[in-house]
Amino acid sequence: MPVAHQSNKVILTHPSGASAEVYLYGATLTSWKVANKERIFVSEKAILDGSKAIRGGIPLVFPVFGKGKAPHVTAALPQHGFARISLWKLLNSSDDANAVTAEFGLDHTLISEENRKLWPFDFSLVYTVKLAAETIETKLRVHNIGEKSFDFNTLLHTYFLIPDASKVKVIGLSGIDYVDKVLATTAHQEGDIVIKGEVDSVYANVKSPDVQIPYVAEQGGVQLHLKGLSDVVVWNPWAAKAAGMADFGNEEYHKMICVEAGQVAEFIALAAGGSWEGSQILSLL
Ligand SMILES: O=P(O)(O)OC[C@H]1O[C@H](O)[C@H](O)[C@@H](O)[C@@H]1O
Repeated sequence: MPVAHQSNKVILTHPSGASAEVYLYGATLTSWKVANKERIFVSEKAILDGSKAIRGGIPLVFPVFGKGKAPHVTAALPQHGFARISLWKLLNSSDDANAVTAEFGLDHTLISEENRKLWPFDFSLVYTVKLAAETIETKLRVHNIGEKSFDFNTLLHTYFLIPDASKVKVIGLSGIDYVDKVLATTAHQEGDIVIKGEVDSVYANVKSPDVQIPYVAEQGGVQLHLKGLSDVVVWNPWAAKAAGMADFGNEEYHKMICVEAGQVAEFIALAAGGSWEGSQILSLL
């Protein structure tokens, strides 16, 4: 079965041996295996029962990045919005000679009463996960099916499983101004990013659609290709922040880096009847 629907998750299997797993809770992709190796980090302490956003994988940030700010309508929403804490539906699945695809849906009728009150817009999200032999594409489509315009941020908050955070590089963001959320300043990126401690940086309007994460000390790495997305967030909580998170193992920060593609620097305004889409394609270096 290229796409197997279990009670709480969907497993995609490609004839090449590649596979992926997506929880209906948050439509959170929690595994992408290619060349017999897991590429996605999920904390050993992640809560997978649908009571909290999954710590790892690709949580979907929508319709606000972080905490919204008053007087914006998103101000009272939970951190990173409600998409990652809502139960999505499997809409359909298919496969052809190249890829195995599953489509997930969330709309205003499926979110909690509380979030519906906080964000009173009629919307429909379609999230497509397309697994090929050596790549995986995750695409979000946002439809405004109501009569009022709405603003949104979104982010494919990808946690990569890596050999050692202090040895990888993040390449492709040189020459871009960024917001350093750790130091609460803005700065200019010169050269490749190396991780030496806590990092939480928002790069707006990236110049190249490709961001590479080579493992440096060993062969290999991963690459993101952005389509219709212009911002990238780089995050590693490092030791102290990790210790403060109940759903993150104390030593796990060494093995992960979040490189997150989306639209977060500015809200996107989607007019009534309008649609928007953005995606990322992950591949190996
Ligand atoms: O703990 P969470 O709500 O999942 O957020 C995890 C992280 O997400 C993004 O990367 C933000 O830039 C960080 O500031 C935040 O800490």
